[in-house]
Amino acid sequence: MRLLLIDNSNTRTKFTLSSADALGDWSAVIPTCDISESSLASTLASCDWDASLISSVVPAKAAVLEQFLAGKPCHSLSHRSRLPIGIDYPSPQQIGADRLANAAAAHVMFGSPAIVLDFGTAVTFDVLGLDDAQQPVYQGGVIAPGLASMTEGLARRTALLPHIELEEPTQAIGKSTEQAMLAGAVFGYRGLVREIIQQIQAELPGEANIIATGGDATLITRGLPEIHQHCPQLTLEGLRLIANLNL
Ligand SMILES: Nc1ncnc2c1ncn2[C@@H]1O[C@H](COP(=O)(O)OP(=O)(O)O)[C@@H](O)[C@H]1O
Ligand SMILES: CC(C)(COP(=O)(O)O)[C@@H](O)C(=O)NCCC(=O)O
Ligand SMILES: [K+]
Repeated sequence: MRLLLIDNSNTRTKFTLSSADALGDWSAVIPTCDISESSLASTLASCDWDASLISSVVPAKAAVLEQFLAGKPCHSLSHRSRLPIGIDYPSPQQIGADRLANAAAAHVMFGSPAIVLDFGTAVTFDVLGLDDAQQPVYQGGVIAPGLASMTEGLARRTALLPHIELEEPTQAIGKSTEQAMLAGAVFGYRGLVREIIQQIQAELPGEANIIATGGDATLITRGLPEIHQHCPQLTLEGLRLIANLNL
């Protein structure tokens, strides 16, 4: 079966064609704010698929995607989908679909217990534990501002602080406004991540696999040896695994 997998998150919407066994070579990205019937038609003009799976955390864009894909079987990922993991969470309908996809992929690809970090518009930390029968269970996690959300928010709320390009700082003691902001963003962010991992580990029995994904993962994980795996395609791999259970 030819699958079209879509990760509709707040900054970027990622598309890939996939078989049941492996992600394909074709992929595309549309800035989520630009998702429309016409941008979908032009991006997908050369694609053919038998069924699609959407993971969306942007309801207005999910509606555009579902309408565009309605001509063929299309599954929208939610807590009601069949998953390779259990869920131990009071209101599972609250959990972002991308978080479920990440957790599913982390368990199948790396094993539980696991902590999944997705460095996107927000940074999410999603925790997979094991139940009494040693089965994987989604436990919940942490949501914090994404790196760009933090720095853009700072630029927007101040008169004299500019938008900065995110890259590795050359030093902690900045010798300019930009250097000072970059050190604050990148070193500060690694500290945020390190502290949250430690707090989660204190509550999570056993040694957890710590896996990172998301647009800012390369920059942030460079200074975090605590993170065991960097898997840029984690969310899409999770969508492939979940498509096999629901389409
Ligand atoms: N090619 C790129 N286009 C846009 N953002 C990028 C790109 N490469 C890295 N980034 C960084 O990744 C962030 C978006 O990460 P992503 O995981 O796509 O977010 P989301 O999943 O929330 O849409 C941006 O805020 C930016 O800091
Ligand atoms: C936390 C998120 C914004 C992360 O999405 P992203 O940064 O990838 O766009 C998204 O998973 C979401 O909207 N979740 C719903 C609320 C929740 O998970 O509790
Ligand atoms: K994401």
